[in-house]
Amino acid sequence: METHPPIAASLFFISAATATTLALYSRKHKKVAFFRGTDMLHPPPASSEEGGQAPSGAKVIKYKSVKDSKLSSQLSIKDLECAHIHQANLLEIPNLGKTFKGAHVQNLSQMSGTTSGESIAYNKLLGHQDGIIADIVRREGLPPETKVYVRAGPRKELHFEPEKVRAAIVTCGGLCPGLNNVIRELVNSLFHLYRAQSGVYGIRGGFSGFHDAHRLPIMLTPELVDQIHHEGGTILGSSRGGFDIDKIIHFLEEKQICQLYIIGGDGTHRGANKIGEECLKRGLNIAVVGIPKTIDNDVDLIDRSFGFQTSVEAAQAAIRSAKTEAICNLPNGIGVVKLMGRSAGFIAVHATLASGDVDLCLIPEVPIVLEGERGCLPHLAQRVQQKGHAVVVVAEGAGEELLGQSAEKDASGNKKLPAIGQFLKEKIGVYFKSQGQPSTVKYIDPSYMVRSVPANAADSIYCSLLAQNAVHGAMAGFTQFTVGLCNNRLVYLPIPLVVATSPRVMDPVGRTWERVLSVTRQPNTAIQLGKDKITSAKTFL
Ligand SMILES: Nc1ncnc2c1ncn2[C@@H]1O[C@H](COP(=O)(O)OP(=O)(O)O)[C@@H](O)[C@H]1O
Ligand SMILES: O=P(O)(O)OC[C@H]1O[C@](O)(COP(=O)(O)O)[C@@H](O)[C@@H]1O
Repeated sequence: METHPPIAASLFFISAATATTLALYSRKHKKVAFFRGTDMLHPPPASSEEGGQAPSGAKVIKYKSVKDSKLSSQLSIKDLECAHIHQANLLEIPNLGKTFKGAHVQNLSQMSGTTSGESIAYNKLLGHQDGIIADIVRREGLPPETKVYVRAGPRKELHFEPEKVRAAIVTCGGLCPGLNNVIRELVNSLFHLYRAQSGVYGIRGGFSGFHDAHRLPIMLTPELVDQIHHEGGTILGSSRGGFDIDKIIHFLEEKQICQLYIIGGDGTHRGANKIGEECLKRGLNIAVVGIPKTIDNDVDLIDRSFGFQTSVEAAQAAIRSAKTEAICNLPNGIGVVKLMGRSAGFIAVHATLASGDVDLCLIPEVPIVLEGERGCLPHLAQRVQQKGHAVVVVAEGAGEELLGQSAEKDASGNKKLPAIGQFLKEKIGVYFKSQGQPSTVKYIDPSYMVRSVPANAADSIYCSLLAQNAVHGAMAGFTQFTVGLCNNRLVYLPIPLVVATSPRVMDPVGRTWERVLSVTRQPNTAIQLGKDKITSAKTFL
């Protein structure tokens, strides 16, 4: 594998104080777009007066440098020493070009720039020196080095000859809003951005679709996928279990697939990793690409997984209903909502923070204490006394310390979870009775309703970006990578790195949980955790 020298710190380093000040300045005065968001223009370095080299015929946009602004004299700027980065280590993505003879074709966008359909140059092609700094938080005492992720996007040269590309797409694990958006954009990118013409196989029903004679693949075309993003679920179907490496490789070889797109969560990525390794071991020139999917948001390293925000939004309806039931069912109405989240409480926490109506939030990362000084039941009684009603949100994986671990597993090996929602409902009723108080507890389990809906606008855009960049990466010959937002930029991450620390969990002694406590005013039971558990939970962040 080719190694690059550590990327010069100067390329990436900007004093945090300066960056913040300049960003505030630019937002206020709308003159200089300092940050380069996914939808923002990218100015040249501050020393330059004008935009960089524009493709011929393109309009040259002039940027005004902040340094030249009269206002700069009014800004207080200081060098933040602890933000100096002396070494930036790029996490490289394996490239098939190192092992196999590539096509070395120039990468032109096949989006028609004209009615005659001629190809056009990309506005920006990415190279060896394009990275995104991983560790953007700087404070005293941190090492002066950082990981750098490979920035996602089109490369100058293609490893595969586009018209010969034969691809396959598979969706695995539980449903997630946006699956159809990703499938649609993968197909459109292959057909329209690259004019891949040798067929895109849609594998049906997850990994087992590679070898199930009763579920043959379908051929995906832009026409077929045109409207699918308006529906939840996946047109390909999904499943748990069914991973058989030999049969998968046999399919890939038999159908001469050279790009495999695998959409799924941490379990799926473990499978993708094995497929990628096996392809290399067997000398197969196949790009294996992951696209992280899970409403649980527990795939590590990325800012968020697609579908997560839609699910949090869908959960709001359940919380609102719980509140209405609690308010209207007198006396002492309590609404309990159980949300998904097998090992991480991200959905429950974000739904709680978004709602503002929740009085108690329970997640797997923080132990449930029923009674006593830090008990959730006395807390609920107090809230009911104050407001006349209360709302509880509980993540499905919470309370293992009370209910015990189930030995039962699903086909993928995920443990089945005990019925925490019903358990809580009963305990609340019994507790109020023991206090000589009546109560009406209404239990809502929106369950699959939060994950079977179509993606919202934000997730739809995210899905498109993920899919397009997955295709750009595969076409350039990258393999065994997954694509995601890191620090709000799209990057390619080595799959082994992602699966090493996934599923991630919430930090029980972090600021997000602190925000939950401030909203619900519930007692903090995170302090019940032993020091070891807190430390290990922190390492996931
Ligand atoms: N360690 C693993 N190796 C190979 N395949 C795996 C592994 N873990 C899970 N899988 C497969 O990945 C698919 C999805 O996994 P699952 O855990 O159900 O969902 P998710 O990918 O969303 O976490 C299943 O078909 C399962 O068999
Ligand atoms: O009942 P199912 O389909 O197995 O799914 C339940 C699980 O799926 C999820 O929604 C997502 O899990 P995955 O990301 O592993 O697919 C979990 O929150 C939940 O525990």
